[in-house]
Amino acid sequence: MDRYEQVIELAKRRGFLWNSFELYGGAAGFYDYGPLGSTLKRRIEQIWRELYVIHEGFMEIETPTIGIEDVFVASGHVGGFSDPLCECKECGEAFRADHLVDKIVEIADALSNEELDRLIKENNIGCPECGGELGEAYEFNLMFKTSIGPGTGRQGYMRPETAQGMFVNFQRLSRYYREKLPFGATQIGKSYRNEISPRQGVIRLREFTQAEAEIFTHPEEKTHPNIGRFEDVTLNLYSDEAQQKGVIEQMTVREAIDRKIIAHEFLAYHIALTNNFLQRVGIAADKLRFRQHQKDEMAHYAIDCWDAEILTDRFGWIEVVGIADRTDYDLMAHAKTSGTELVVHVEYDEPKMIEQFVVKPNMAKMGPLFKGKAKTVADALKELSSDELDKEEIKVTVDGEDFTVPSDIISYTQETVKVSGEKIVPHVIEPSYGIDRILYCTMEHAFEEEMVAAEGEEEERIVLRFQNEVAPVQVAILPLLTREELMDPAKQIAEKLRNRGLLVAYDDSRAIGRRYRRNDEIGTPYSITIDYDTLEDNSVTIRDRDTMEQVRAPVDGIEDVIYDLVYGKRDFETAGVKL
Ligand SMILES: Nc1ncnc2c1ncn2[C@@H]1O[C@H](COP(=O)(O)OP(=O)(O)OP(=O)(O)O)[C@@H](O)[C@H]1O
Repeated sequence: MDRYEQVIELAKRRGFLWNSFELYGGAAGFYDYGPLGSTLKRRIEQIWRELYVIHEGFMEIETPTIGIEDVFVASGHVGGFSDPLCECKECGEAFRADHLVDKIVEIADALSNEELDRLIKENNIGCPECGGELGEAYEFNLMFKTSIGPGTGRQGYMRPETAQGMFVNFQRLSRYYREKLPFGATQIGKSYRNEISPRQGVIRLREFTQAEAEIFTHPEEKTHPNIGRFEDVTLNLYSDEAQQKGVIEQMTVREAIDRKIIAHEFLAYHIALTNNFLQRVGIAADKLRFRQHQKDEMAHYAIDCWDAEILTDRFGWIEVVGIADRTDYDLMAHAKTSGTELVVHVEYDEPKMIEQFVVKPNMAKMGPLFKGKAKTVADALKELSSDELDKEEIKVTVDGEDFTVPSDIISYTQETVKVSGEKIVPHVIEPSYGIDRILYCTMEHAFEEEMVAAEGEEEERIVLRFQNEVAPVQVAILPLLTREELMDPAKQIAEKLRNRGLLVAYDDSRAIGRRYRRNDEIGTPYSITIDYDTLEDNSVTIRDRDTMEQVRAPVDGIEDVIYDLVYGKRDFETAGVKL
C-alpha cells in the first residue's frame, strides 16, 4: 500500500471520504464527505474565510452554480475550455492526451494536438488499458451542459469555476465598495468539470469545491500597503528561470519583489497569503512550492501566474492554488459581450488640467432644427466619443428619441479643461483554491505510522497529526468504564466544552486503549479521561495526541484549559496542570 492508499483507506474507514454512489457501483470523479470529512472541510473553509473575508475584507457572495450561455461565451469557456482527448481504437477508453506524454516533456499541457499526436507516435505510446493503438487527439469541452426550463429550454452550463459569478456582478460590487480600488469579492462553492479520465481519486473530481477571490486593482497601482507583514517570510519559489535549472529557490518575499521574480508587490502579497494559509491548515513547509507559469503556458493576457504546488507521495507535485494577475481581460470580455461598460470612476487626489477637444455645436443652426430639444441634443453630442463624432451624420439618442445631426453644424475647439477623475477598467488578481485537493494533502501530510511501546511491547500506531484548528474533533471525552457514575460527569464535561465552542466527541464504547487509538487515527489533539479519581478529587486526565503525554487537571475551568491548548495559547506547563 502506498501512502495514498493508506490515507484513502483510513479516510473511508473513519468517515472522512466515501466513494459516491457506492451502493450502485460508484462513478469516477465523485466523492462524498462523511461526518469527519465534512467537518474537516468546513474547518479549512472557515480559516480561508477568516483570512480573505474577515481580514482582507473581500466580502463573500453566492451566485448560481448553473450559468447561462452568454456568460461562458464571454469568458471563453464555450469556445476554449477543453482538454485534448485521445481514444483507444481498440477498447474505446478515453485518455487525456497531454497526460500520456507528461513523463516525456515537462509542460505537456502547453502542446498543440499535432505535437501531442507526434509525441505519442514517436514514443510508441499505446492505450494504457489494453495496449491498443490510440486515435488522434481532439478537443473535448469540459463543461457539463444542461437546459434551463422545460422542453428544449435555454442552453445552460454547470459553472466550471466560481469566478464568473463575481465578474458578472462587477457593477454591483463596485457600487457596494463605493468604487474604491482595490476591492474584492470571494466565493466558496461547487464547480463542475467533465474531466476526461479522473483516475486520481479525490485529486481530480468532476464536482469539486473552489474558494476564489477576484480582487480588482488599479492597473497602475500594484503596491500593497500590508506587504510588511510578509516581507521577511521565506518562500520556496520555482520561477520560470529556476525551472530551467531544475532547482527550487528559497527567498524572502522582499527579495522576490526586488529581483522582479514575482511581477509586483500586490501579487507577491497574495502568494505569501496563500503560503500562510496552506501552512496554517497543516501543509508541510518543505513540501510546498510556488511554480511560475512558463511563457508558453501562461494565458496570453496574463501578467504573471503562480501555482501553489504540494508534494504528494503518489502524484508528485500537484497544483492546489492558482494565483494570477489576469489584467483587464475578464471585465473587457464581459463588457464587449454584454455591451455594458465595466469601469470604475477614479477620483484624482487633485483635479488635473488637461487639453481636450471640445464639441461646439452651432446653436444658431441647432435651434431651428431641433427646437425645444436643441439644448439636450447639444449636451448629448458632448458625451460622444471621437469615433462616434467622426461621421457625416451623427446619431444621438435623447430620452429614447433618435436624432441625426449633420456634421457641418458642429465645430471643435481645443480647450484646457479641469477633470476631477477618470474611468478605469481595473485589473484582476485572482487566487483560485481547490479545497478538495488541499483537504487530501492535509490528511496525507498529517498521516504518520510509528512504533510505540504498549504494555512492554512495541505496537504500531497510526496518527493524523492535524493542526488543532482543523481537526474535526478537538477533544474526546472518554469515561474509563461504561458506568453511570463515570458517564454522568463525563457528559457534563462534554457539555461544558461544547458551550465553550469546542468540537467534542463523547465516546464510551470499548476499551480505553482502543478509544485512544481511534482518536489518534482521526487526529483528535486532546482526550479527557474520567475515572474513579475524578469522583474523589474532581480531576481528569488530559492526553496529548502527539506526545501521548498524560496530565491531571481539575474539572473546574477545564473548558478554558482545553480551549487554550487547542488554540495554542497554553501548553501543559502553563496550563497549570500536573504531570
Ligand atoms: N477536477 C478537479 N478536481 C479537484 N480540484 C480541481 C479540479 N480542477 C481544478 N481544481 C482546483 O481548482 C484550482 C483552480 O482551478 P484551475 O482552473 O486553475 O485548475 P487547472 O489549472 O485547470 O487544474 P489542472 O491543471 O490540475 O486541471 C486548482 O488549483 C485545483 O486546486
